[in-house]
Amino acid sequence: MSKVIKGGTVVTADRQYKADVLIEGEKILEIGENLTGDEVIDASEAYVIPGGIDPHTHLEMPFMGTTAAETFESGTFAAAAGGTTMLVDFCLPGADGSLLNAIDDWDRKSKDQICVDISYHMAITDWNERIFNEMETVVKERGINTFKHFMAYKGALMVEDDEMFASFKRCAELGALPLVHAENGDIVQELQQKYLAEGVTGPEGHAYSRPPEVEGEAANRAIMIADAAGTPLYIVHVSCEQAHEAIRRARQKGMRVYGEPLIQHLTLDESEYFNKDWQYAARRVMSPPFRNKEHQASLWAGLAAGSLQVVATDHAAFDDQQKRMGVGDFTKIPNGTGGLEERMAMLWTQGVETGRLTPEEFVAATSSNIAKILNVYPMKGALVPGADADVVVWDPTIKKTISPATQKSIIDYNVFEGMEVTAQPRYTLSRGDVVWAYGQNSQPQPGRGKFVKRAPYASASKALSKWKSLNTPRKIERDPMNIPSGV
Ligand SMILES: NC(=O)NCCC(=O)O
Ligand SMILES: [Zn+2]
Ligand SMILES: [Zn+2]
Repeated sequence: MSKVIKGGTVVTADRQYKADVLIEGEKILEIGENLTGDEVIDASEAYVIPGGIDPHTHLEMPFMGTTAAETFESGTFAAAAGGTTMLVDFCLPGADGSLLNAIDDWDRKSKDQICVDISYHMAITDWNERIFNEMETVVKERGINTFKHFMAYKGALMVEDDEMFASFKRCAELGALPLVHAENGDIVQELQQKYLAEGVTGPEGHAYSRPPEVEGEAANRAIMIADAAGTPLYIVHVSCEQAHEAIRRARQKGMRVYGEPLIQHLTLDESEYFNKDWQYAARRVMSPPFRNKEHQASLWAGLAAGSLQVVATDHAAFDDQQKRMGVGDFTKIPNGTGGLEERMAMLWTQGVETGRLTPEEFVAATSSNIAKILNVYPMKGALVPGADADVVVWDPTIKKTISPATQKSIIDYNVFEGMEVTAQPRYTLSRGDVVWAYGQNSQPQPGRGKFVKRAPYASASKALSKWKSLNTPRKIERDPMNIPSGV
């Protein structure tokens, strides 16, 4: 049974052109003019783009004394409703510290629930021989080629510089890519105590205690450690000019450093934390916090210039009740906001509709670039024969006001509530199945999503280690006759 997406304009990261897309089973069979198939999907007046990939989610994550309320089912259905067909969730080791047990745990939670495809990043939250050994199995057998390091959340997830250096070196050996949450956790903790002592207990204290300098310092430090360890680096949720500047500088020096701004940081600013309504402000507490307009301008410029590559969400959705754990002490408000369902529409509306991004740059930032970084391109993130038929018919004529009443996320609010978006997925296809049709009462299809294994990186790691070994500092051989005798 074939499907043909007819009459649309295909947009890839490189170009746009009029063509039909023929799908056979789970794969794209052909792209061209006047194609026919058993079933026709109408794409007239619309764009046809690769399904979005959100590389940063925390579904059902145990964190800060609670568990993120968004489930694998509701989260992956919300993703499909927003045009995202693959997400990458962060797998956190539990009390026993085992990476392999953590993967089993995440599989148990996700397997029968997911409506679209997923993959995992593995978090390194400690350092010991067992972790060193398990990392090899994680990469070679479990198909996870990315390891996340938190430089913040002291006393919980944070790792020290020497642990990060050891883990980065291990990543280099295994052909894996290290990721960092870049914030100086020691200074954050000091600043949190300072503001609490001064009586600043509300959500604004969260923003005051995590200034851009704290992020910029950590980004620079992580880049230095990655360089010393001989590995590329991916910095998650880049929120400010200081961190962006560190990435730009590193890339100018020839380093492979990637930066991921979030749709929240691009479109919401720090004034949200000054709202008189505690609950309103607490809903927006996430790390790093939202910044001012100058930082937002820097992030938008980075996406256009190519110094930042990916737009994600860091979807970590806690409900109102959970946020109230921090009444009287902002350090206890569970950190995280949602955005899985809104990422593509918000980026289109505030990026493409304003001329800050081209449609091609939109595709690059929402799927193609991250597919390459994750080493799943062109199976994902591309519209070419042989690729997975993760395809979105993107309709730039559907206007919608974002509201919790109509969202698929199970959270009781939405940080983008009241904002208008000017495009929506008319259809979302995941490996050839229609998983979302706008206005047609689509229902979640839990269990149809698959786990996507990702092979270790061959070329970037090989090129970097070759370059490093050619340029490594070496002992200078000297004629013993030219060495004076010691005293
Ligand atoms: N970002 C955030 O506030 N919560 C999720 C955990 C993380 O990514 O730091
Ligand atoms: Zn983080
Ligand atoms: Zn995160």
